[in-house]
Amino acid sequence: MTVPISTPSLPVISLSEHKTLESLAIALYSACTGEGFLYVSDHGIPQATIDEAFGVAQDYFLHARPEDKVDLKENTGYTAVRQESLDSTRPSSGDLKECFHFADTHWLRNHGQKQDLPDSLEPSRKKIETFIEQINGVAERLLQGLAVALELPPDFLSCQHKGQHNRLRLLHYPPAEINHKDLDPGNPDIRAGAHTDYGSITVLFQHHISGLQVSRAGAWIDVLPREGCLVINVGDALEFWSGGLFKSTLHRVVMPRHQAETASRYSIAYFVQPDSTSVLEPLVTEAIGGIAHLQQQRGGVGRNHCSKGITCWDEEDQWGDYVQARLQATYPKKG
Ligand SMILES: O=C(O)CCC(=O)C(=O)O
Ligand SMILES: [Fe+2]
Repeated sequence: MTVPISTPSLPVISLSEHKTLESLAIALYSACTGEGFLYVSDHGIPQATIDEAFGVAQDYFLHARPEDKVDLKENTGYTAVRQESLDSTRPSSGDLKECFHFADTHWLRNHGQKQDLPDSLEPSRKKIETFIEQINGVAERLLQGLAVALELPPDFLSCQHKGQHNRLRLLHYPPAEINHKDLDPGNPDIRAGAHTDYGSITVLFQHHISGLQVSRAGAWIDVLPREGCLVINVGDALEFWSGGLFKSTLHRVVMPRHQAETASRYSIAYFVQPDSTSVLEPLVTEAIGGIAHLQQQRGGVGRNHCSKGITCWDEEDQWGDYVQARLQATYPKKG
């Protein structure tokens, strides 16, 4: 069943309504301990900037020549259709999507670096930089609110997110028929396989076309594009830091179910990810509910992460190791 556009399937938090971090923290606490997915309205990113970014994506994916589709190092550059399988727990012919990844321009500038771009994207460098700057502003406020929600100093999380691993991902899901013929009938095709995100939070911009779903109590719930809203979701790092209190929830993008979904689908995700050396140890104090209690309830945080398609990792592991393991699991077709 599709939830009508007027009924949000997730909590909606208006950033301008929450004048203090404490008030924002209360709202975020409720959303992140519940679904781990929420809409954010009144975020302050101008619609014109968002439209420009979608314009860049559409232009690139429509006109890119082979030399514009360069797969660069450190998870930047181009990923081809079927190259990535986000659901690493089952055999797959690869997701029916293509992507282009930008590193965080702010971090690069601070380190005297510049991302090499294919010729077709070079003229859009400034637009993308402006967009990333705007998203970083929203992310910073959310990380502060989340830190306060975990009874940590407000800048505790933002200090560990200097942008080294932040990535802006332009996504294009090519057109497909409602009665799409799977490449391998044993493994039905999917636009994006069920997965959790690896980092702390993801800021997602959906264009007009639906298909994103979030797992809720064994069912899949549509997360429809909502005018003026971003979608925010918790990733594995934040789930881990919060001792399992905040949920990094499975989500996926399904194949077209009706005529409107058969067109190209565009979305833009910004992955806010910890710096390489951030140690992923649970930080939640007893006051918030007690990690020991949560670990008991959920069979241990470590075991929880094993179910996400990676081998067990220690509580002392650094973020850099974790993200490498996840990328290796989801890019089987990378040379
Ligand atoms: O395209 C979307 O709506 C979601 C994409 C996503 O979940 C991802 O790239 O991690
Ligand atoms: Fe995702």
